Order: sequence, then structure tokens, then C-alpha cells
Amino acid sequence: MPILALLPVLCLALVQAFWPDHAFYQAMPFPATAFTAMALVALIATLMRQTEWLYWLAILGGHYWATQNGLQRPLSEPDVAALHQLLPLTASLLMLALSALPKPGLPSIAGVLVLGLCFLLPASLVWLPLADWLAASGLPPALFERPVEGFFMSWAHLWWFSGLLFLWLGLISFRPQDPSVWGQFSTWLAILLFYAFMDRQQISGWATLAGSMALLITLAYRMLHLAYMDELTALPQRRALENRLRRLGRNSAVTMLDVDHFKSFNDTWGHDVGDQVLKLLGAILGRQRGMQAFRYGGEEFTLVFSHARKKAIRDALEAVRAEVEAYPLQLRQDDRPNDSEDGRRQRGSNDGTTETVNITISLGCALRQPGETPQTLLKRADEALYKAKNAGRNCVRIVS
Ligand SMILES: Nc1nc2c(ncn2[C@@H]2O[C@H](COP(=O)(O)OP(=O)(O)OP(=O)(O)O)[C@@H](O)[C@H]2O)c(=O)[nH]1
Repeated sequence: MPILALLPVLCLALVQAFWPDHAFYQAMPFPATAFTAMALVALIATLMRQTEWLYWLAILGGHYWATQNGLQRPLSEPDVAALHQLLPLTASLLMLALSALPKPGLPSIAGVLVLGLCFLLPASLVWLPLADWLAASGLPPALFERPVEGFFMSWAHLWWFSGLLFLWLGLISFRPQDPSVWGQFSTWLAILLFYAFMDRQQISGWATLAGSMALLITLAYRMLHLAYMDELTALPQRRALENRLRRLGRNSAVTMLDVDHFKSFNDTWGHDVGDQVLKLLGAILGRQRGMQAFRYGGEEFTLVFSHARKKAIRDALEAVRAEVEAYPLQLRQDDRPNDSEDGRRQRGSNDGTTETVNITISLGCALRQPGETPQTLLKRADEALYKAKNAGRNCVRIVS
């Protein structure tokens, strides 16, 4: 669950709100801990070739470094007050831009320049004579007052924070399943937290730690995703199936499913269109209720039922077969790389710029016998699939 990336930051916000003076909270040895956490994230991200995380890490690290080297003074000093407004705002805009725009890869010259900008921007703001600029800007002083005495944000903070939060939520709603966007959002919240509570002891260290943990959780999620999920079909893959088979109950059933004549489909329309078919099949299988779908490998899929009621299984498999058969796959004429005999045979009659093709699948199911191992059950499901192929394809065969 990518949303788990928010956990460290939520915990920190809770501790800040209710137990800011707890002995453990005050005793953490910063900055060594914060830098170690960041180094760990950098190491794992690099080993996993997920180098885009280094940009977020650079923003987080840059802000921590800047606060340690220029903001250890009371908020009542005018230039600190000015930075208190400006640093979270620039961090927010930079992070939103990084989230929404394509980023240069790493290692590359452009990538290193962006990385440098992410790290050095906060420090360069700390070195500028901001208090004078802000005083000369003519902004109404009321903007920098707090809505309620003791509240941690000024009116200006509240305005831009709400606007940017709205943009982040928009970004998340576009990519709710993308773990990276949750990790980035969480890092943004961590940075805002340490500016919001800037006058509290240890807050920048804790927030940097929370931001690093959010990135670590996202990386762990990504690692699990890479290990267990199939990128093309968005279904769990073979390794996840093996885990599931180890937990198979006594009353269960396994179905093997295979696209009919897929080789000639690929030969006619090309592998990329074949990939679209597998993607579509993944979407159809993934939304079925009462069964768990896996990509077994190639154009074969496995469905696991946690019961062995033959009639219910037959109805469910027939429904899947009929849904796939009825799905009109729209293909453009220029999707077709060559015109083979098989292709002519497979295509529909539509002669416009798009053609409608229907694919079919064959399904073989085996109900688990008492004492039967998952491997034998899978083998019998495979044999049932061959029966379905031999029976003319586009059908279901179930063996007890
Ligand atoms: N596009 C695409 N094709 C794949 C993928 N994995 C396997 N294939 C193709 O799937 C085809 C499987 O062909 P066969 O095993 O001969 O079976 P078939 O043509 O579907 O015939 P039947 O199963 O007997 O109906 C091969 O051409 C593989 O190249 C994939 O990920 N993408």
C-alpha cells in the first residue's frame, strides 16, 4: 500500500502535537542519525537503480543542511522570519515541478546539475539578504501574522499551503497507485513540518528522519512490486503464485488459461499489439471476484479459487471466457506490420482505418484432491487446458 509512506510523517505530527517534550524525543543524537538515514536511502536507491529518489533526498538534505547552518536563531529575527516563509515555498514549488515534469536520468550532466540545484537552493536562500528584500517588497504585514496566537502557521503559510496541497492531491488522484508520488508527497509534508515547528528543538532532525523513512518505505514497496508484480499485466506473477500455492487450502481449485493462436496474432499484428492484448487480459482477470489471478508466464495465466464447488467454478470461468470473447479489440490499420495468411484469417470484416479483432482463451481447471500437492494440482490443471485446446479452443474443461 503506497499510502503507508505517510506513516512516519503522521507519527511525527502526532508526537509534535501531543508529546513534544518526551525524553526520548529530545535525546536523539542528531545530525548523525539524520545523515545516516539519508545515506541509507541513497545507497538503496542507487543499488535498485531508482536514482530519481536522489532528487528528493537532495531537497530534504539541502533543507536540513541549510537549517543547521543559518536558521538556529529565534523566529523573531526578521531575516529568519522571511526565510520561514520562503524556504518551504521554494521547496514546495521545486518538488511539484520535479513530480510533474520529466526528470533527467542519472548519472548525466543534466541530472547532476538538477541534483546540485535541489541541494543548494535552500542554502543559497539562507545566504541572501532576505529580510531587506521582504521589507522592500511592500507585502502587507498582516500576511505574516498568525490567525490565532500560538498557531504554528501565518496567514501567508496557510494560503500557499492550501493551494499547493490542492495541487498535490490533484497529482495523487491522477496516479493513486504510483508509490513514488506518495513518497514525494510525504517528503514534502516532512519539510513543511520542520518549517512549521521551526522554533521547536530537534524538529529539523526528526522531520528529516521521517522524510527519509517515507522514502525508504516507498523504496521497499517498489522492491516488493518489482519482485512480485508483472509490469505488463499489473497482475501478481509466478513468484507470488508460488507463495499463494504454499498456503492453498484443502478445498481449492486451480485454473490454467491461455490465449488461443497467440503466435499467429503476434505474427500478424506485432509483439507490441500482442502486449496490449495481454494487458487487457490482465485488466479483465484482475477485476474478477471470487478468484485470484496471476500471470504464470508468457501468454499463460493462473486463477486460484479457495473453494472447490464445481458448478460455481464452471459458471465463473464461462463468464470470464465469454467476457474476453465479446471484448472488441480496436486496432488501427497501421498497427499491422505484415499481412500473413493467419492474419487474414483472424481479422474481422471491418475495412475502415480501424479493425475490430476478438481474441479467445481456453481454460483448464483442476479441483484439489485430498492430500494432493500444489505442484500436482497445477500439472492437472495444465492437462485440463490441453483438453480444452484439443476440444477446439475457446472453451472450459474441468477435471475433478
Ligand atoms: N506479445 C507477446 N507475446 C508473447 C509474450 N509471451 C509469450 N508470447 C508469445 O506467445 C506465443 C505462444 O505461442 P504458442 O505457445 O505456440 O501458442 P499459441 O500460438 O497461442 O497456440 P495455442 O496455445 O495452441 O492456441 C509465442 O509466439 C510467444 O512469442 C509476451 O509477453 N508478449
